[in-house]
Amino acid sequence: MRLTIREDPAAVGDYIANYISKRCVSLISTDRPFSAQTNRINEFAPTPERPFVLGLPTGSSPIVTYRALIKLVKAGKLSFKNVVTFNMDEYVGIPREHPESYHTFMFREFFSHIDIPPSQVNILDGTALDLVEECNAYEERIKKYGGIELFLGGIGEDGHIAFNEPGSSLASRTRIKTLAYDTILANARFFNNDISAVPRMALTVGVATVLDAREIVIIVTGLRKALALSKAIAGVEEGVNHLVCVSVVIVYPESNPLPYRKWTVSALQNHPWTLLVADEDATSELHVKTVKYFKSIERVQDEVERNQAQIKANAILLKQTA
Ligand SMILES: N[C@@H]1[C@@H](O)[C@H](O)[C@@H](COP(=O)(O)O)O[C@@H]1O
Repeated sequence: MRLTIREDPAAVGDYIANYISKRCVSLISTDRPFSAQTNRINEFAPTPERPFVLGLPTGSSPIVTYRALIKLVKAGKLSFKNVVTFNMDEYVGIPREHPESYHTFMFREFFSHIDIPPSQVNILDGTALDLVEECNAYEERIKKYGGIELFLGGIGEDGHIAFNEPGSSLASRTRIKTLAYDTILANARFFNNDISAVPRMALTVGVATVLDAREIVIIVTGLRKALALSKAIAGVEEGVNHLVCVSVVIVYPESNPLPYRKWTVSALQNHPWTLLVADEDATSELHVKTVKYFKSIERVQDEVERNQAQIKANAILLKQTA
């Protein structure tokens, strides 16, 4: 698991947009950069028959990333024509047209501003007559495309990914989920702070659906995500704390059950290629030595890439003068 730290949410958004863009652009480029990581990316050549499959989140955290991606598309540096997207989740019971449905959110914040054909956008339908069938069909559709190449995600304050609340099965697949009361409280801000207006159920990809992606990139910004981030990378100190068997004390509704929580996000430690991109505020609960460790890794990685670029430039020069 890697952690990249940037100054603020805008810098996090720019970093992730460039990261994804590098992937998509390099996929259609004939140039093959030298670094192992970019080579891996380059080998994927998206076509209408073999599109790049991208998982996407909602929430306030990804908005800056979406804006940065839109800028790249408008500048002609990125195209979504050969990209197929799968959204993480959707509320149950509110129509697509509802201003706070994730369907509306995605078109308002992202899809309407880029060149993706709407037929390549997949979002769960929380009003489907048969919700179980809707979830099963979603999993099948993902499989049909050969799985998700890169899953971009956010996390909740309680460490949930998509709507996989604390205690969700690590083997879970797309399914109907009852929301934790904390999530209902957190999301009330999108419903004029009217807690009663927040849906109680959602359809969500499972933890295993996310872990199946070839690569996972998670946005973690703001002080309110600091505890969740510390639990996400607690493997450095504690291991996957999702598996710790403690009894969850539910003190309904407002008291704080934090010490008893299980942290779904820590399941990402089991994935071979996860990148967390956090802003400085979100690192507030980390040990100083942990922050220093991840920053040093990034410095070394930059150095390696600079050296590789130099080797490549030298090789080209040599070829030209030969
Ligand atoms: N289902 C979504 C999650 O996918 C998202 O990660 C979370 C965080 O939202 P925000 O980024 O607004 O903090 O909100 C919702 O609960």
